[in-house]
Amino acid sequence: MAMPMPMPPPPPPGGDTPPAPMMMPGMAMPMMGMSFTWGHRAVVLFPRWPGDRAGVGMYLLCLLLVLALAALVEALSAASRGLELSRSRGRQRQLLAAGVHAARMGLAYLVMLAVMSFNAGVLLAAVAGHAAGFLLARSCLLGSRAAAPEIDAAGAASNGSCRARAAAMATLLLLLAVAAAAAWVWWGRYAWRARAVARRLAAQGVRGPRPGGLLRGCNDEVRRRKAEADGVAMDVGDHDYLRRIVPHFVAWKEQYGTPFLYWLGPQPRICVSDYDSVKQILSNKYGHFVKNDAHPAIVSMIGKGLVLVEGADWVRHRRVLSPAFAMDKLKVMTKTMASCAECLIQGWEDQASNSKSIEVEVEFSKQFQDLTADVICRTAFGSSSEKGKEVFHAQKQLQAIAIATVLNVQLPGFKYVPTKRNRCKWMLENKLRNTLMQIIQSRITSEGNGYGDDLLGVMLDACFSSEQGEKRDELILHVDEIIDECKTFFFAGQETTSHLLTWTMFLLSVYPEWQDRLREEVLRECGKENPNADMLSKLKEMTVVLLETLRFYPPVIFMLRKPITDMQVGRLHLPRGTAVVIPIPMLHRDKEVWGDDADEFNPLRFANGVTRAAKIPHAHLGFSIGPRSCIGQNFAMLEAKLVMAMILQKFSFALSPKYVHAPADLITLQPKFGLPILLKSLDA
Ligand code: HEM
Repeated sequence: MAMPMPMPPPPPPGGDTPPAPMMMPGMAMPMMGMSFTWGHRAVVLFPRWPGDRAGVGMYLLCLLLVLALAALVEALSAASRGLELSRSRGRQRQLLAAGVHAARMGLAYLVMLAVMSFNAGVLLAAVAGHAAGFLLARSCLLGSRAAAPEIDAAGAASNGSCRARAAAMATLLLLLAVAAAAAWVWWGRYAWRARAVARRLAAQGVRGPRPGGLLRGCNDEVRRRKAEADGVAMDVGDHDYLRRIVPHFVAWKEQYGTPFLYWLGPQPRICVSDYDSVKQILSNKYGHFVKNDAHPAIVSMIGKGLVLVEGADWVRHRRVLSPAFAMDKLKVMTKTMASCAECLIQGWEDQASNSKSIEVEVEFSKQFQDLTADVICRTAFGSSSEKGKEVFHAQKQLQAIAIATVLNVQLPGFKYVPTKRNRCKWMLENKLRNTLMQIIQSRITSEGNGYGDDLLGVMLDACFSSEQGEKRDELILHVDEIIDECKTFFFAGQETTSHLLTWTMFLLSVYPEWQDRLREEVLRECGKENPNADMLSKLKEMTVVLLETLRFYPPVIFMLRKPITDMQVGRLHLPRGTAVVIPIPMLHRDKEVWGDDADEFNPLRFANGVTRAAKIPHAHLGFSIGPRSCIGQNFAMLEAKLVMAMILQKFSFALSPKYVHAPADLITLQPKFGLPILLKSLDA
């Protein structure tokens, strides 16, 4: 059992929580109060910035900005004074003076608006900025005037503007120095804490590769090993792909045992691959283990929706969204899923009838991505597939950015630097947001009672019914949260299910005897008509094949958590904040749990149910376990069963000779070079 160390446990999800702040739909933050408060949850100058979702780092950046603005007000004030003192009264000089004065007033108003966030830290930053600016700029300028009142007119003019420039320069330098010092202190504290964590773990006998430096960590080794293994073809019958997708993990486990400690830049991570610890971590109901801070590129791609929110927010989101995944709702969706699959299958049939050969080659990986995109679009968002395609296109490009940067060390504030990649990311984020807004807008303006009972309808109801006071606080969602949830569900609902389908097609091609068994079952239970939910529930062999596929090729490769307080996990005292990595494919091949045939494809191990397939009941982690397990698992299984059944009714299939077996870690587990399949119509 997970034992909290020194701190009392936080309230369980759904338990007693502090009273909810006053909220309005469309606002991501509580309404502004009229008395000063402490803490980093403030909204300053810009909507949702730094907001209740950003960390302390962003808040510090915000304070630095306020400090800089206040100091600049003083610098401009000094410059203005310098211009006043100048005896020259040319038109240009007057215009310049007016411009400087306008800029000073603009900045002064900005500082005032920032202080109106009623955050005490912001007030202090503003006062400190004014003081620093005054000290360097104003006092320097006025001091020199007082000391030399006798200087002549021309001298005063040039001296005044010269002093003003010097004062502005000095203020800028001061600000740079403050920024550098803040970054240094922040980074140093971070690194110091990380090393202290590593020392505590080392004292408990946890070993691992040496850290390679703050900015590099062991990235170089990870990158080198991955680059060597990446895309290397394997034998089609060889399913032991761990050395290809996580070569570093396999090597470190062999060298240091489990758990082992490794570094991602300044962050120590502990890789846990024994089931007892994993169960303790994932089943914890009291919120002691939260998701590790996601990489900014991943947040842009999937949004801060249900997958990433924590605490009371997670409880609220999960409560609002769960009804959309009730079995009776899913059953109704089967028809829509079938019509999406029909379009695709019709395309293959046309291709087959136009082809001279009895077989046609189809690249399934891409086709399944389009299909699952269409399904989630139509079932969850009731939206046109055109709009859905735009969303997926933007998410795919963001995914490419995430793949390229996910191993990079995150420097604080770097995501705000306008590099080429960041600008591209911002552009895609905007596009994604605009398209989602259009989808939401068209639902709001569509005629009919209510907003519908699909996922989008449920979310809009939770947003707008609250305006009329019909909702309790724990059932309210805000517009920004709906947009984030749309991103999450567009991605989660499409990417993973398409890989499940792809790997199932692959395995049924490699094991034709299982393909025949499933076809027999489908024809027996459903005949040749489109299966409905009741028919699908009778496909037992199909279920075991899908479960074994998820065990063999789990689309989600890693889960990351961190304890919010010191925790005892197994024999380990995990210090607060240590990132814990759970590698699903490695656990799914554990011979002590799954038996000696863990590396073999054997769907019959699930014949007596998923909890009896291994020596322990919670061994299958494809959809995770515990309170944060997949909300869409029934949706995914229903869709996968339906699509596979419809394909098996019409076609037999085999791997194309062009297929190259190279499972790859591209955020999710995918066949790196796609899945070309030879399809043969059963009626031919
Ligand atoms: C074969 C398909 C799928 C697989 C293998 C899968 C796997 C997973 C896993 C392993 C998690 C836990 C992640 C973690 O804790 O870090 C998860 C969570 C989640 N999945 Fe899925 N998923 C699939 C399909 C879907 C679908 C179709 C949807 C939505 C339509 C969905 C939505 C979600 C959401 C929202 C969460 C977060 C739940 C929470 O934290 O409360 N997934 N999924």
